[in-house]
Amino acid sequence: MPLINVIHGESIPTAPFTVRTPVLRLPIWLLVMWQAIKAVAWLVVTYVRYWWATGPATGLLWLYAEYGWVGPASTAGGIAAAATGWGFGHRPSFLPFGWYPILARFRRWTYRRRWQAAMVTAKLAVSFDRHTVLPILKRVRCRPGADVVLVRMVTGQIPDDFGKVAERLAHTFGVRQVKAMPGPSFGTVVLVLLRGDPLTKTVAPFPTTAVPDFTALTVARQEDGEVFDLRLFGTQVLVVGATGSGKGSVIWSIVRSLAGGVGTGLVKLWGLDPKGGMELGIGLPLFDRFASKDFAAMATMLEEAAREAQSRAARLKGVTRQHIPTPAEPLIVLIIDELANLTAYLTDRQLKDRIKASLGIVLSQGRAVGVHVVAAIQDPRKEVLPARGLFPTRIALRLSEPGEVDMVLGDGMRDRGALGDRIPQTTPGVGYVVLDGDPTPMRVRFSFLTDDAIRDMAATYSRLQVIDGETVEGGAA
Ligand SMILES: Nc1ncnc2c1ncn2[C@@H]1O[C@H](COP(=O)(O)OP(=O)(O)OP(=O)(O)O)[C@@H](O)[C@H]1O
Repeated sequence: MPLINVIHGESIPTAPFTVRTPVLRLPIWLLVMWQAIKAVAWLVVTYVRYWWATGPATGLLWLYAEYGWVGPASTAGGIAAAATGWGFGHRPSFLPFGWYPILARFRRWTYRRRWQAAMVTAKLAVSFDRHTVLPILKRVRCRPGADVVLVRMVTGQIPDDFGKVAERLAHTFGVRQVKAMPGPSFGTVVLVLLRGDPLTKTVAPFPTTAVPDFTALTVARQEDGEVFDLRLFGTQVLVVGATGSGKGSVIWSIVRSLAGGVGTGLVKLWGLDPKGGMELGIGLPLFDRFASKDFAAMATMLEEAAREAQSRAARLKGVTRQHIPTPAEPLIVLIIDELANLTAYLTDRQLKDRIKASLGIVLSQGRAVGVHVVAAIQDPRKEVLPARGLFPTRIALRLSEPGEVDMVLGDGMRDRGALGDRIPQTTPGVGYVVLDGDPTPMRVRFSFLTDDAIRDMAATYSRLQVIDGETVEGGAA
């Protein structure tokens, strides 16, 4: 008979015990023997299943039988000493090959203990045909600050079902946060249970390179301890965050990663700081052009950038799909602090229209021809920034409302763990980004440059030529 109505998952009994009325009258010795066979079978299965515990235990017992207490004690002491030596001597190999596999066994046992209650209370247990079916905990792996749990979902479930109850699961398992992402095969989901937080401390600035890698600019640290590399080629970057969320640190982290190129003339930074130059003014000598007071000069800069993008696009059409910067035709990066001052709060209608039109051209045509925008804004609503959709790369720092997270990062991102509205005010520079090919957002912290560090950098790589439309005497060529 074909297997029909098969529903994958782990069944749990509907009642704590089941009473059956015996139909046959069996002699007591037969029943005792049957129970004894079952007990032996259970012991064998358990012994094999938990080999990692039963194997060493058997070895120690054998040593005790052969040599008395000295045997197991000296073996255990030797192993402990070797492990300690390994741990202190070569931590990078000890953690993944020595410590994490043992920790994973222990964690699997602790998750298993709470699994049934967690699945039922999170409404991930499914009732079907008078059965209750649970997702199956398949495998646990440990890595720095996180446990990665592979789960076989119940038929009909999708990874987003787990993402929606991630916070509930985090409380149940006693971890800081849970992220859910599709597993390696259909029907599986990977839960990442984050424990420690490597982002509580300020991140020091990363080293600059003479030739920046425009496909991977190191600007932040990820919550899994890795560095976060921002891709600038082929994109435009929007940074959204409430006041004091650290938008300045994102801008300066990006500028620092480009500074080597500024020094060699491979990169030209154009600064637009409509808040009067408070933020970008500290690093003034780094900018090739700069405007902070004159909105007409800002409109002119944007129009020039738009013209440059259009002429490069016309010239490179059919030749290449990615412009490669050279000192003769450098990468132009427009750094704009508080973009809303240009797109929403400007009262001069004519200027506003000029800015909107040229910004639209730069955003849509500049990304493949080396004319990029890195813009910061507090309010991500469409009324404030109609061109939001033209920024393929968006960074969400601390936001005022939960609804803003999906506005910035895309639909469903808050459910997948981007809790931008919950970032504490005490951790400026922390935010969420969406990584290439990863459907779940990553929490990161951008490096922090003090005012002195910015001044030092500016003195080292100085380029300034034009301020608010005026050419500066002695500016770099
Ligand atoms: N990455 C960071 N790491 C540690 N501290 C930071 C970081 N970024 C910012 N800060 C601290 O937070 C304060 C506020 O940051 P910042 O001025 O960059 O925020 P902002 O989002 O630009 O605010 P506003 O919109 O008001 O200009 C800074 O003075 C600094 O002390």
